[in-house]
Amino acid sequence: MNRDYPIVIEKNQEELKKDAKIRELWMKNICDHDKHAKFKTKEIFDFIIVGAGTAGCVLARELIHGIPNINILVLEAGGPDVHSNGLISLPCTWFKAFQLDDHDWGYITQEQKVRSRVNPDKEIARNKIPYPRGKVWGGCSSLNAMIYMRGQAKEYNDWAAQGPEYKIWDWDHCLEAFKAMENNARKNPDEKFKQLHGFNGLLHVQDCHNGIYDVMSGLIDAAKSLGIPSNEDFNGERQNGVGVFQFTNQEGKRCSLAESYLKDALKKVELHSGSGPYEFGKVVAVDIRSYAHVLGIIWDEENEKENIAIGIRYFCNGTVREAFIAPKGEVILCSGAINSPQILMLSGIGPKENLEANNIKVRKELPVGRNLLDHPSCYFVAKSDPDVIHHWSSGSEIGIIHKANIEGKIPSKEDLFDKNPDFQIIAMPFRSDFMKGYKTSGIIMLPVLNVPSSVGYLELNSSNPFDQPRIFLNFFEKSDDLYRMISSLKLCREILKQPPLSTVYNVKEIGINDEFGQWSVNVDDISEEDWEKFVVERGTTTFHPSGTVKMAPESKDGVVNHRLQVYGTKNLRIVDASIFPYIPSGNTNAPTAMVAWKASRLIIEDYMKKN
Ligand SMILES: Cc1cc2nc3c(=O)[nH]c(=O)nc-3n(C[C@H](O)[C@H](O)[C@H](O)COP(=O)(O)OP(=O)(O)OC[C@H]3O[C@@H](n4cnc5c(N)ncnc54)[C@H](O)[C@@H]3O)c2cc1C
Repeated sequence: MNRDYPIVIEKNQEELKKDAKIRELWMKNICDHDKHAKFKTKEIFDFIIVGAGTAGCVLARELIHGIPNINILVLEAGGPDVHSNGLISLPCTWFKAFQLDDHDWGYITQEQKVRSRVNPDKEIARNKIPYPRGKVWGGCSSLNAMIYMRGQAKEYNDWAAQGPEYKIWDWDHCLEAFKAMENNARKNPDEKFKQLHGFNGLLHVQDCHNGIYDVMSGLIDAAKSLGIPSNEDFNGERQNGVGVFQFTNQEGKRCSLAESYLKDALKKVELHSGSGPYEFGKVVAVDIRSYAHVLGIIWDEENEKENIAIGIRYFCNGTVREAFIAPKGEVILCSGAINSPQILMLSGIGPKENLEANNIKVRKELPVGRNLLDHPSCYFVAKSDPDVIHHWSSGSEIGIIHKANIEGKIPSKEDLFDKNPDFQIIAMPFRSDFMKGYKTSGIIMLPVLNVPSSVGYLELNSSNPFDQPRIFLNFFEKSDDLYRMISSLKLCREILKQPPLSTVYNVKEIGINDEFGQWSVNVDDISEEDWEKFVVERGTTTFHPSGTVKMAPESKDGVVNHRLQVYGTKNLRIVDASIFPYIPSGNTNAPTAMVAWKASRLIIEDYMKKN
């Protein structure tokens, strides 16, 4: 059956006018209501967490269970994760989940130009690309591809090498956190696996629930025939090799951080009665407010020079509201790598030039929004014939992790055995009718540059908190990134030509569909110049933005210190993927959750000291 129905239906002028009229009536009602409301309650919480994404969910749960008698306000711009027709909870529909308009911030990156190495006089243009970010309970963990990966020990040791006080971020400390959070369902794990994994945490991790497709087993055999070693655990002692991913799934369903940590946090509710006859009691609980868009930080204006955060201003149900922190409390931004820097800049913390250009008073000049790190990727499809893909499994099934060649050649045997790989190839079966515009079934090969050297940035476009910041990814700006990507794509092409893919599954044409669904580029025999064009034009994101509020000494372009406190401010921390000083060489959900788990210990320690 041909299910070629339109995904987007354009509203006509008449409908838009009707919408505007209804909005007007709603606004009028709210304004009238506000005019008559003489009183407002001053809401006070011990902690205010901005964002119920990966980090916010973990932090809320760990704090409410870690400190007695506190209350926490979580402000989330999106809604609960249940209004998605099952698309969030089913792993096989993740490709649809991140295209749910209601649950996505809808960011678009800026255009860019990359200089050719073959022809240095020439620049290749990169178009704007969509940059999805979760706007829902669980944040991106509710929309992601669920691959469970932590990166390599070396990267965390680099975080720790920034100074003696950064030791708390070395691999041994981070591993302790990863294990504490993890509940791994691997059947019959060996001793090594047991040493490196956790089995009692809240974050469920499992092997592919329904096994993998035969054609994907064929892919593993083809990779091995080229000398790529096998790997049973990408979070084991070595990361390189070919194998099947583990996923943040519980019995075949998505295990987001909302599902695991936030929902556990919401279970804790205690009522402490007040001491005086007319005093209210204190509710000890996590109060999560959905559709609450944070506008900025409220500062203590009486001590202007000290930059003391005392609360948050947010927009909810048509009105601007305020919430404040108790004397020992803190404001914690967990709004992700795009929005945490945006909120900081809107509140006067950021690069002077960009803030002044947008008429924002500079409270503290810091390189907020710089150091935008991500894992660039690029993909092609191998047509398989006969059609061996009948339904969808978990999506991204197979990983091939290797070191790429800096000159763009197919990696050598030594590269494939190198213990410091820099590429992750994600391979998945693909069925034509799953995505609009695709008319090919087969295998998608998506090489991901795990250790990029190009760095991007973001800046405010205006002082309007509902406006998108301008995002410059700078992918492939450094030519070694471009050529390592070409090297990995060539390796993919080589693997696809091996038996049993070439024989049993008849994999032949390798290329891509154009925007109209027609088979366009065939990458079988293309020049270096065409490879450059292919990668720059088709290159995309793996959805791992991070680093924009860098944890580093202030003299080394840091925005937060080793305890994640913003330099030159009080009562303010950032806890999410934006604090990564260097991006881990793997998917970023587990590392972000780990950062939040460790941050909770630091916050608890500081809170107790204030006694
Ligand atoms: C499509 C996709 C696929 C991915 N695949 C994988 C994968 O397979 N494996 C993996 O490990 N990682 C994957 N990732 C990346 C991973 O999920 C993220 O790195 C991680 O979830 C980031 O967590 P965070 O807490 O930093 O931010 P987020 O999870 O984005 O949380 C930020 C939260 O803050 C809220 N917020 C932001 N601004 C405001 C505001 N002004 N007011 C109120 N609330 C606000 C947001 O709505 C959001 O809920 C993927 C991501 C995407 C988008």
